[in-house]
Amino acid sequence: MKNIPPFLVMVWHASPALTAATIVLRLLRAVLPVLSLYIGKLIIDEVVLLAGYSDVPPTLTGWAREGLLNYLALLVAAEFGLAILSDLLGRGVSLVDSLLTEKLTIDMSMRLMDHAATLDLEDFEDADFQDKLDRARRQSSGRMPLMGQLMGQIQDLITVATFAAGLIIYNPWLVVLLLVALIPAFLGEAHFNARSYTLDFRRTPERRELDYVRQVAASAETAKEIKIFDLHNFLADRYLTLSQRFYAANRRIAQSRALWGAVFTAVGTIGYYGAYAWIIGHTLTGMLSIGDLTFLAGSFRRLRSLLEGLLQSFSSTAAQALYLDDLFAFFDVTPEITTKPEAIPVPSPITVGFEFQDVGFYYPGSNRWAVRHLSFTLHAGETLALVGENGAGKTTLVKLLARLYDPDEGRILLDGRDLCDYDLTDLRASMGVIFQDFVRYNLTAGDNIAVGRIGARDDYPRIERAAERALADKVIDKLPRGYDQMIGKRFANGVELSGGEWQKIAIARAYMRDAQVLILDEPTAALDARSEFEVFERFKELSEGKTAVLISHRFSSVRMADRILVMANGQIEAQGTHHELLVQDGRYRELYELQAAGYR
Ligand SMILES: Nc1ncnc2c1ncn2[C@@H]1O[C@H](COP(=O)(O)OP(=O)(O)OP(=O)(O)O)[C@@H](O)[C@H]1O
Repeated sequence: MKNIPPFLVMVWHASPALTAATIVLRLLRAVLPVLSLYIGKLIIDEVVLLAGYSDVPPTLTGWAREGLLNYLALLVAAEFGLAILSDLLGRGVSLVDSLLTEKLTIDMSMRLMDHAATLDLEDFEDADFQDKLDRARRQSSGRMPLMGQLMGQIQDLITVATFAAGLIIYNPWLVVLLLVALIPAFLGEAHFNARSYTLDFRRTPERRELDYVRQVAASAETAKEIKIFDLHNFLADRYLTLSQRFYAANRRIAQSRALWGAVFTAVGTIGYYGAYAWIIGHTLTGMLSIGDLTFLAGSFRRLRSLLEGLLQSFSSTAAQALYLDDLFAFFDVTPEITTKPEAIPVPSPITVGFEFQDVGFYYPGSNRWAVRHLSFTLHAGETLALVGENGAGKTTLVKLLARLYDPDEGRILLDGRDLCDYDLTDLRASMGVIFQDFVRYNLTAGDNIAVGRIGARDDYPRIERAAERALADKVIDKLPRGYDQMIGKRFANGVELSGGEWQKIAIARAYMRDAQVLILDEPTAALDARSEFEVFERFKELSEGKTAVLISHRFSSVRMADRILVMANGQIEAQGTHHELLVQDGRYRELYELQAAGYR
């Protein structure tokens, strides 16, 4: 329950005006039921009184003429007015609530995205964090009924108070009887909600797996392989096994909830009919009027259903509040890679370059150093190539350079200052990195390039220039709508590109970015030999004066670099120009010869 106040603050933050409106409307609505029931009692008493009169005119017109119906007419008009008002208020509440819920969903999703953007890459790669993120994401869209529920509870509590006040006036024990009958049901509900939550919480990793299997089994990206490898049955079986375990556990809880629910409801019903018997008895002995009978019986019925509803919604609120823990736990995750308060801007131009001083890094949860004892300088203005076998640590080095991770050992200097001393946003802005697993955005071709410098999204000449430099202009020329063509298959009218065509678009992002430091981490693997050669030749030309790093397994491209670092097992094994390395007769030469032999 400790999460309810911060949640209400979130609701208020989403829209103060709508929150205030829903509270006022609900307050008004809360007092209507008792008023309406009490007027009903007055009407019955008045009718009974009038029906008992003797010596009255034979027609209703006569009654009216003598003014006998004035009070009754007033009461009926009041009842009618209340009915209309209640309906109007109800509709107002629904309208305001639905708008507020929407606002809240938007607000929470925005916060979620904003917060996620501040977090470290390391966080996203951590399975626990992914579970947390998954649960938080569910909260931001799935917990919205909580808002209406909480407001509804406040309204119902006021209504209950008004009815209870009415009952107490007649006999305080009636209220006590009612509460005693309902409390076991409440405790039961709370217990089962806690059990469901614990189960859900423990099952998050499995549920993620379940969602993953379902997605893999039926998505555009995987359809090809599923067919070729005939994986459907394998995936379906896996889904079934996992979901059956869920089903069995949920069934157990649902069954005991149903059983205990029936027992507690029976207890409640006994309490209710006990009170009803008391009311009927007192009416028969003349201590209560017929109007009182209807008022009390009505109050009792309403109170019972209100309290039952309230208790249930309390326990479901408590359960939802438990789930809110996940949302707040997500917001509590703080990034480690941040900008220091006294951070300085990145020098422009960079004059010395980057210096790795005995840098070591291991991925969280891994017991192996991904890179270690890395010491080298990336000089300003030079083009450096990284080569090495799979898993040698090339991408890790680049990620450290872009401060996607901080080293666990040693340090990286930029123009003599630790990378951590620089403003993070500025540092990232001065770099353009295209990774091998670059994102294929389901956006237009133009936007797919513009993401390299999204602030210049409307600068068409810049986008076109970038496309041309990356050889992506020819790809775009073939698209029916050119730069405005939606690419990717997710949305209607989307056109899918080949792997190499996508890569050309991705490389164009690097030119779009036009940063001081350009890094291509093997986004060229799918390019045909000629294209890759041309891409790198241009890259070399266009990165003249810039600091550039390129990773490739093709030696024809690598040899263009000013200097080559050969990496093996997370360390630098050798460095030099293409010719120097060939002479050294080491791994570089071995790999080079292997590749060259393949072409002979
Ligand atoms: N996100 C990660 N979490 C844990 N370990 C990782 C992660 N990324 C890479 N590694 C490990 O770190 C080591 C270095 O990986 P890295 O991606 O830097 O290699 P690479 O030289 O770029 O390889 P490739 O040529 O295949 O792209 C590998 O052993 C890999 O298993």
